[in-house]
Amino acid sequence: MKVNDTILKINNIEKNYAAGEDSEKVHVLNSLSFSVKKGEIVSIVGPSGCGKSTLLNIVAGFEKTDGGGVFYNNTRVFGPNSEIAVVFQAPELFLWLTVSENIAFGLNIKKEDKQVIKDKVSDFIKLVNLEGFEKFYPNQLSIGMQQRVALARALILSPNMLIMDEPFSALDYQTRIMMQKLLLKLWDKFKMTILFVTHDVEEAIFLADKTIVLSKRPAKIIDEIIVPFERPRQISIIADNEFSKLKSRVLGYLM
Ligand SMILES: Nc1ncnc2c1ncn2[C@@H]1O[C@H](COP(=O)(O)OP(=O)(O)OP(=O)(O)O)[C@@H](O)[C@H]1O
Repeated sequence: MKVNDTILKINNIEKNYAAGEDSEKVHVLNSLSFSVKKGEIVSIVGPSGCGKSTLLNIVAGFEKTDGGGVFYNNTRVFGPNSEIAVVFQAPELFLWLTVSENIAFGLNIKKEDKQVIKDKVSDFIKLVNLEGFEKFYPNQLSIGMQQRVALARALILSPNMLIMDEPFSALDYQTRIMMQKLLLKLWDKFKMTILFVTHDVEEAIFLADKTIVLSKRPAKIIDEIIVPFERPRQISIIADNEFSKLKSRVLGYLM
């Protein structure tokens, strides 16, 4: 597959939920279509409850559609795929495992060679700046550090695609900026495709090549914005005039 080839195609997907016994169905996704290129970073914003997490869960293969389809590398998605990793808002680490053991988890399941695992874990600990914390347990770490463990645990398996559902929303402003910079550093190294949901419009634009704006439920796409800034990006671009215009454009839909 060439760089810039389409890796993900969302084709007219529909999703309804039964709100409860005998009650009417809730129409969540309304004929949603878009595509993501290999190595692209795509952000999704939209009003609370419009169906963003539902969309990510469908792409990750955790939920089924009621119409249309999701195609990953031209193959219909019917369930989870080991090439797609998911990072949630809460780091969801294994509380009884240390930082190193959490990061090694997937490689241990795959029964990789012990020395390979040790070396890879050591590399990833360095990449996410957690040297010195190898033997700590999750509850001895800040949420930002836990999220770095979650990122390392996901990326050590070399996924082609990373799906992130509001990954930094529980963090304070400074930590969030630090995590955004870390994510871009990791993307620069691995060039994985990233699809992420955020409520933070600045984050949506700063990180992404393309920002998709969803309407209120049932969600349909109301804008697809190509973010023109070159990479590597510095956080100072948020003061740029062009950046402010894009931010106003997105906020205009959400306010
Ligand atoms: N498993 C489920 N069963 C029934 N309804 C559900 C289920 N999951 C989500 N919903 C409903 O679907 C709608 C969309 O939910 P979803 O979590 O996808 O929205 P969201 O855009 O991610 O919200 P937020 O921005 O607040 O996180 C909501 O009305 C929610 O109540």
